[in-house]
Amino acid sequence: MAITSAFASWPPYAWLSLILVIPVVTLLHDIWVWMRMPPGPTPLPFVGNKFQLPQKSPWIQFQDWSKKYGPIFTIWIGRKPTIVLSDPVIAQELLEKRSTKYSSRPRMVAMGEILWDGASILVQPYGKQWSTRRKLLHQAMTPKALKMYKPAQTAEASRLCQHLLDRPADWEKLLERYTSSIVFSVAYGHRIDSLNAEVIRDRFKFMTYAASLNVPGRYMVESWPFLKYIPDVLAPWKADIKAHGREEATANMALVDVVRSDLARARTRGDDIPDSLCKLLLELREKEHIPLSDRDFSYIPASLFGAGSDTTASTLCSAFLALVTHPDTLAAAHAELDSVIGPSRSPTFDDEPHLPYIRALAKEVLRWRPVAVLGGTPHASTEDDHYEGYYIPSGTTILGNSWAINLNEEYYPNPHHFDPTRFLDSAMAERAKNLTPLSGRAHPAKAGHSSFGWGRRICPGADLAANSLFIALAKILWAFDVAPRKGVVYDTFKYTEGFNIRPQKFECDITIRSEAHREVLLRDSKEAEGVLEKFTPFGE
Ligand code: HEM
Repeated sequence: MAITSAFASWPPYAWLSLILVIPVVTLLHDIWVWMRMPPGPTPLPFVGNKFQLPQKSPWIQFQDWSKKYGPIFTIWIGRKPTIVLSDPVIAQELLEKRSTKYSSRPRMVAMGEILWDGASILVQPYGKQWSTRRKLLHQAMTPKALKMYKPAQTAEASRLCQHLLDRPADWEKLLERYTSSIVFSVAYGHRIDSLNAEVIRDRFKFMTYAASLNVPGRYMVESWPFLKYIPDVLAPWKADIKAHGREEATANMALVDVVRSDLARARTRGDDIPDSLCKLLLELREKEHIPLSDRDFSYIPASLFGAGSDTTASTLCSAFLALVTHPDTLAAAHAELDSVIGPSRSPTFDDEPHLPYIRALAKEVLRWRPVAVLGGTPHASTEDDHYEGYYIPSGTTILGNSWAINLNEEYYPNPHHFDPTRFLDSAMAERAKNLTPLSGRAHPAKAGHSSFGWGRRICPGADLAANSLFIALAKILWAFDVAPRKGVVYDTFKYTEGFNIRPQKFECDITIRSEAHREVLLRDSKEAEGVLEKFTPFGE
């Protein structure tokens, strides 16, 4: 009471000074931080670089800025600093060597906290909750588990070729069906025969809604997180997000129930169901305590679709664009496949060690047009740090600009030229010996590119994705000519916008290479039916 009356007795000039002091102190604090952080385009007070950020393809502007400000620079989104990395060595030094400090995610209140209530691994902060989920996910991605998925991946790749034979003009949708079916088989032991399957339509609906929440400036709660505690009746926007969250959670739990019933039925019959992440987790849960509610548990297999289907399909779309714009690579791939495999059978995973050019081609696509163009979900730091004399405060968002990193000519001379030979074992070994700047230094990552991210948050599905890419490309290239269509002008920079990118729609000619190849494909697709029989499809 005494304090209130003391304030009330303040003269107007004292009030005015107080109102001015708060923003001035805040601004001085921001300037102090800004001066010590890596350089970058000059921000405006309180709004940061908002007016300099491009509406489209920010990765290209970021690459230009890296040439002006250096391979580590800062941009400000409002009062929040974001560091953008454009060199693989710096990305490795911060995100991998100092991973205890750089493995969190920036707070995404509307999407991560209100919609998903902290259940999704993709945006979860670094800590116990995240590591519990990550360990469970890893159990389904061990080398042994990956081997178990190969027959289904091979069968799906044969089915993809059969579909391309029948409906070549639909190639993009056919690639999407292929990757969706693999992800659903791995997650739940059920295949996808059509993109019109209800589960797929649901997944796309959930993903579109989640992405719509993540538009900068759309929700004040991102700047003022305390607003998430306003009761739902007073905040219809929040009630709406929560209703969508409940719908998604119900759908995720229903998918787990499908596998639970599959298991129960198989036990009564005395047979088995296909191995899947969900089956493995349910069996584990019977043996040991998993500290997750049913709802949180259901988000683990569900996360696979959002993270793994579109990314793999988009990479295959980029491969088609690379093939039609670089015909010499198609010729080189055909030469290898003809000499190692011949026309009387199609390639399998057993042939992988003998198909170095196809393996290299899959890697070069990941480098040439990285689908997760800004490194996927950003990292965030959880401790203050210093790097090369610069200050990086705790809570900084870190973006690995995969576009700038993978197309950095210090590591990849003539970077926009699609050239699989960069990834032949001999070329990689040679580069590792000759560290000559500006003529191809060795990239520090074992894979030779950074398209799967870094450190503790590195993509857990990378090997599964690499297998899906290899077997699809090996079989498609073995069977078909993928050629430019007469009169079409191709632009290798014409890509979609967004979190994950893919080439904008284009047409090309996909034709079977010979009658012998066609016969083999027909035989393969019969065999594939036998393998996929166990993976009953989700219906339309
Ligand atoms: C070509 C295909 C793929 C690409 C390019 C890709 C790329 C990425 C990238 C860049 C990240 C962020 C890494 C980081 O924060 O440093 C990521 C995260 C993730 N990916 Fe993938 N991914 C692909 C396929 C898959 C597949 C097939 C799965 C699952 C089966 C998957 C599951 C995940 C998950 C669960 C995360 C989040 C990990 C975490 O936050 O701890 N991805 N991916």
